Amino acid sequence: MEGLYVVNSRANSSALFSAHKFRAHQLLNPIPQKITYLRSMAQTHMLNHSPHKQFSIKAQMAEINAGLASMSNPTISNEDLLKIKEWEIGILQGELAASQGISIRRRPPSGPPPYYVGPFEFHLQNEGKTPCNILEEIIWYKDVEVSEMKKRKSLSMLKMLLDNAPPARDFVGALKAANLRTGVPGLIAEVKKASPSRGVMREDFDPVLIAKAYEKGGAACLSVLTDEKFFQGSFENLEVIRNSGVQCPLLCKEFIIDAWQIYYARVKGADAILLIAAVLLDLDIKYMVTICKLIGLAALVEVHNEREMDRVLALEGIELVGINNRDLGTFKVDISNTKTLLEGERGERIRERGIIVVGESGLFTPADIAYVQGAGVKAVLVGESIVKQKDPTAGIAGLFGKNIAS
Ligand SMILES: O=C(O)c1ccccc1NCC(=O)[C@H](O)[C@H](O)COP(=O)(O)O
Repeated sequence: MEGLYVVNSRANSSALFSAHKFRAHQLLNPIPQKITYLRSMAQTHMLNHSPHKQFSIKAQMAEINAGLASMSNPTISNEDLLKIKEWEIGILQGELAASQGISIRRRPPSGPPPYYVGPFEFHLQNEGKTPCNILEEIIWYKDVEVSEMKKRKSLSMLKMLLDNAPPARDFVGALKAANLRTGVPGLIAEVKKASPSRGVMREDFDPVLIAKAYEKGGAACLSVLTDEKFFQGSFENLEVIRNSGVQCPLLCKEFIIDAWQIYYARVKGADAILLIAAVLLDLDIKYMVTICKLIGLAALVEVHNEREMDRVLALEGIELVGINNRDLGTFKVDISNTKTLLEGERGERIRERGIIVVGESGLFTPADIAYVQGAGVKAVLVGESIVKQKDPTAGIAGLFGKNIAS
């Protein structure tokens, strides 16, 4: 990478600083195919852009072509060639993300972006290295964490381990059955020790005891936080709950940015995974949902606003959509978000397609549950209000205002 850096050459220096990796396709497709695919995506996108934006895309395509031409240069090492390709893909990924309203950026791999004044290039101290909010901080950290995990266990190793994983259970079916049985939304009860917004919620945290208490209280499914740094969760918690005899299907509550994590979750016993639309491109979601179907996982696709909901509804094969009432950037919780996103035509399309909607975050009382049920949810995802209770089983009855255990 360093060897490619040429001061004042716009193409090469932006190659150095814009090399966000395009992860969703890294695992399964050879790189040249990805470039071809993304080129065609960029060209399609141009049809929908303003003349100014089209000019910017054209300029970037020219940079890509220049980069490709330089690949025949025998003085460039294979490692550098790979980085050029990552840069090319990164440029297009950034364009696509912006065009889809995704504000969460992927971690800049080697420092802040350059600024240009005429032919001169400037670098601002720290600029571009500071995440803009907690979600971006989590994603940048996850990026490094997943790269390290992949070094220890390759995708092909994970694929071999799939055969020995405990069988996947029907997450969506369990939610539907609970909703029919109880007349209230099926409960996904969250095994959550801590969170960035609330700090530690339970000092005496025993994941298996909590999981069993939830199951006894009538939870249809469980959500297990696996992120260590920000939520004090772990994949060990997921595994130990799976092996404890708890029958509820398990959602691996992780920040997924790479298909590798989906295989890892399945190997550790997950029955469902979370895909966050604020982080993932449409293409990533589509691709990851396809992988989930291939290996028997349910995908809970999470949205927070109308734009994300519309993006997700434009995709085929979506069975489960979560509406998060918490803005993951600001932590602001507002349960009316669920109602807003289910109003009018969106609600109709969801009903027509038989999509199960999960109301997520900030649900504390029977009135809250009745409110989101009235808005159209068939399931709820609840953490804080039940995990904080001395007896989480009783906490569930308190949340619903009745006993929902069978
Ligand atoms: O909970 C947070 O502080 C948080 C911060 C950044 C990203 C995600 C975060 N939470 C994930 C969730 O949305 C909740 O764990 C889940 O919906 C349950 O919410 P609650 O019932 O309010 O604990």
